[in-house]
Amino acid sequence: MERPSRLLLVSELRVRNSAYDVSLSRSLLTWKRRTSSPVYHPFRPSVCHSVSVSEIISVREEEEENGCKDDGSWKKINEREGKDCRQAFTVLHVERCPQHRWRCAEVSFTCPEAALCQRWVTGIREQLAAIASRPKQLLVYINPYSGKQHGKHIYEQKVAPLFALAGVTTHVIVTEHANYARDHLRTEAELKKFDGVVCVGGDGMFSEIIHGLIWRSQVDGGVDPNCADESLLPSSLRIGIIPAGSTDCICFATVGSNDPVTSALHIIVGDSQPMDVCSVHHNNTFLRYSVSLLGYGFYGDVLTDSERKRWMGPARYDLSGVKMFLTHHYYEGTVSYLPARGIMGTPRDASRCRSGCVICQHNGRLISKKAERYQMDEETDREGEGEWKTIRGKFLAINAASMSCACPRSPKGLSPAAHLADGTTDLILVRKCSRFDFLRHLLRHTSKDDQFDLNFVEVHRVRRFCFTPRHCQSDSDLDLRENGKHQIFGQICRNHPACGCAPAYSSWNCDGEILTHTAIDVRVHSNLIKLFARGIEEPTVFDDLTNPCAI
Ligand SMILES: Nc1ncnc2c1ncn2[C@@H]1O[C@H](COP(=O)(O)OP(=O)(O)OP(=O)(O)O)[C@@H](O)[C@H]1O
Repeated sequence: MERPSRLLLVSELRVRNSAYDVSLSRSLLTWKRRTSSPVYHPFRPSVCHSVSVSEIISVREEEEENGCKDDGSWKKINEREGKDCRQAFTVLHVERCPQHRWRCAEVSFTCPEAALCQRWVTGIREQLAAIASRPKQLLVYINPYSGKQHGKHIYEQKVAPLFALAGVTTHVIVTEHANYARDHLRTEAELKKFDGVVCVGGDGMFSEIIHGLIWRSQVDGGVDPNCADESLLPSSLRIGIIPAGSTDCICFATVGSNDPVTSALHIIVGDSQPMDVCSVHHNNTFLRYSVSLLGYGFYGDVLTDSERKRWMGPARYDLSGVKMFLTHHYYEGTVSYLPARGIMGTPRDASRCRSGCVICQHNGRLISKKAERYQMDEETDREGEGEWKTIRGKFLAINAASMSCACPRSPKGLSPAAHLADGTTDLILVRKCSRFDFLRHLLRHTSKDDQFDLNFVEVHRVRRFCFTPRHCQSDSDLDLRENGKHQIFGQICRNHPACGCAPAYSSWNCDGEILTHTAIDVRVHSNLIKLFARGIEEPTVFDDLTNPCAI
């Protein structure tokens, strides 16, 4: 909390006809109702309010009709039978609502004279202009076919008016086909003109944006994206997500709600949430980037099956889930992984990744120190990284969760203690077990019980891992054509359960996209991208201490 000496402006102003002591510091705008009686009343409702300057959206002058400006947009203020020629200004600011939602609220202050009103408006605007993290120019991509095809409407009705209020200018592109935004970012987009990229759509659209931006950063920086051992260069542009898809898990995990207005406000105030990205390679050929879930076996099969039922809409995931549970396929293969050493936190502790997460900050620093040492002495770090571990077996599911993967349908997520930016991913291995046991494991994702506390489930926090399916251990170059043959064979068997022949391969579900190879090499790149978000906020008992009126 700042001292009174740091106050920039202090005046007696009126709010809804009551007198308030209003003050502005570099961090807070505070208004406290004047009381006629100095006696303390414990049951009198709170008369002191404050808003963080960083959460002020804009300030607007309000004048009387016969004031100096008459452009029709000025609000008439009728006070004391119109005798007073007072002037007023309105502060638009973030207001917190239940379930992590934000709204734009406003409060109007009436000043005794025009000059004072001007001083306040200028003072607040100067503070807002000094916030360097706020975006001024944004490149916006809208997928008109996301979710219920409301992307354009959501942007125009809910988001664009807020950007206009905050003085954020935009260049809007409505995508014409799949991968339009990715290819535009890779080649054409004049990125230097922008402070960030906004995607209006679902997780698939977000994936397009990160693929375009990360690729562009590597090519501009002379890094070969096909080389699995190269450290990737972070992108300088932050990404904002306006949720408009049928799956908006990334938005939910980084903001705490799937609400376009909340996301727009996080973008306007210039929030920043770093995020790890996994690169997925096959034989030193780049396949895809992943930020949430890489799943082989159960989750791969559910996605493959649901893609054939697209016409059903979101209900296809439930149907395919039930079908794949009953099918109960397991897959043989070898998983090798590099455990994350010396870090804070484990996949089974009670910590949750929240706004300002200390685990992400601690581990992020540790990993960047290691990366610096690696650049100075490659050999030293290779030894320091620790030893690879190898597990062979039959698995119902192999999942790598780079975030909790919580969503409105599964509030706990696949790995509740996974972190957005700690430089690791949680590798979850579900070995072959009975249907009943697998159901117990699945049900624990929605209950209080620990889904990892079962003897056929293990979880490891790792920095890198490789998977090789059994039948391609000697020939790791299983290509798409070959894979396709097995898939077709597998498909015949699935459709004819009587033959009892299980398919040899599943597919990898990479953030909702099916990978073209099963033998993969996955590496976590710590803090590779930044979002216009702040993680999920958790109100604490100490929150009130930031309010000077509470002390
Ligand atoms: N103009 C377009 N026409 C067709 N497809 C597009 C277009 N723009 C983007 N796409 C693709 O649409 C896919 C789905 O988009 P998005 O994730 O925004 O919506 P969604 O409703 O959440 O998707 P899903 O139904 O797959 O969950 C993305 O993979 C993206 O590449």
